[in-house]
Amino acid sequence: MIIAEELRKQFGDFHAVKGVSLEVKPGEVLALLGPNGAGKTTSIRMLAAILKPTSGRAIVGGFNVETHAREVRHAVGLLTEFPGLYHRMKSLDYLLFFGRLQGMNDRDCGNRAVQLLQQFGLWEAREKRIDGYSKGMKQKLALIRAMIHDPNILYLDEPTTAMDPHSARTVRDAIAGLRSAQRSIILCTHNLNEAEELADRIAVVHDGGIAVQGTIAELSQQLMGDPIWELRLAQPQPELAKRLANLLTIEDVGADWLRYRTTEPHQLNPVLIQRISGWGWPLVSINEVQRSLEDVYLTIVGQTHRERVSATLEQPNAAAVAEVAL
Ligand SMILES: Nc1ncnc2c1ncn2[C@@H]1O[C@H](COP(=O)(O)OP(=O)(O)OP(=O)(O)O)[C@@H](O)[C@H]1O
Repeated sequence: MIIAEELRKQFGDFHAVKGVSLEVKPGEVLALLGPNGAGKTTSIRMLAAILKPTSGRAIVGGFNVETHAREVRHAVGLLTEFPGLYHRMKSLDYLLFFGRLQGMNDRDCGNRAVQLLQQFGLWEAREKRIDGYSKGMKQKLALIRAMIHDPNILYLDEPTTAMDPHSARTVRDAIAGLRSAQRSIILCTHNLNEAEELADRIAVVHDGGIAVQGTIAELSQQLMGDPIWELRLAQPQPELAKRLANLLTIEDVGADWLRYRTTEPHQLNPVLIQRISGWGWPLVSINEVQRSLEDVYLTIVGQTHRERVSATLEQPNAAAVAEVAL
């Protein structure tokens, strides 16, 4: 379990993280999304007890990140964007080294290393030195390192960026498996399809804070209004909108289609179908218009960007005022 309350981090005068609060339960994947420099990695580093928060509190695996940093580091598996790999080593020696640091005995660690190297397709490369690995192979080895001690909590920063589609699938399946095994997982990614596939909840980090947090359905409803449905007829019907105006909140209409909003499709759609059939209009389909995580994300980031721009315009700085005065 991961709990963060109002975590903040300042580097000198710069506020990198400005009050992050979140909770991730066992068996849950939280995806942290957000533009470059938003504060995702800094938040993760505080939650992994490798960076001290300036203020706020975090409890990870039952331990406070400030007072029990060692226990937190043991409870956590961390995959960072730039993992420190010991390039002269071979993978098994490397994993044994990290297993020992986590207090594992060599036999258990060796067995687990073999199993993970096989699972991620690195077994054949076990005799190669790490500096002979490709980027994707190095990323897989770094992920295995994060998983070697079978931690209850995993922080995965961009876990599939360098990977070919087959390897990325193996990693996503592994993350889904960890979720089923009741691990708590924070996934930082710019790959929205990946977040959509794996995450139970999404938190969008923007300008050091969490702009919004929730399931994709909740965020979609909150930011983009009630779900939109679309009906399609077999032929154009000029009276389509007029005849249905008293039944539906119409969003948009064409010659043979119409879009409307409803939160109660179970009640509304049967009535709609009955009416249309009663008029003898052949109906092709009624479907909910799918809103992707990309739509939701761009709405959030676009909104916060517009808010920042308008705040700047409302409070022009001295130089801008001087320029206008000239
Ligand atoms: N050690 C540091 N000293 C000073 N500034 C830092 C330090 N670490 C991070 N920052 C700054 O904090 C901000 C947040 O960085 P962070 O790495 O958390 O962003 P991010 O959301 O993970 O970005 P990305 O998506 O590019 O990985 C950035 O402006 C970065 O330059």
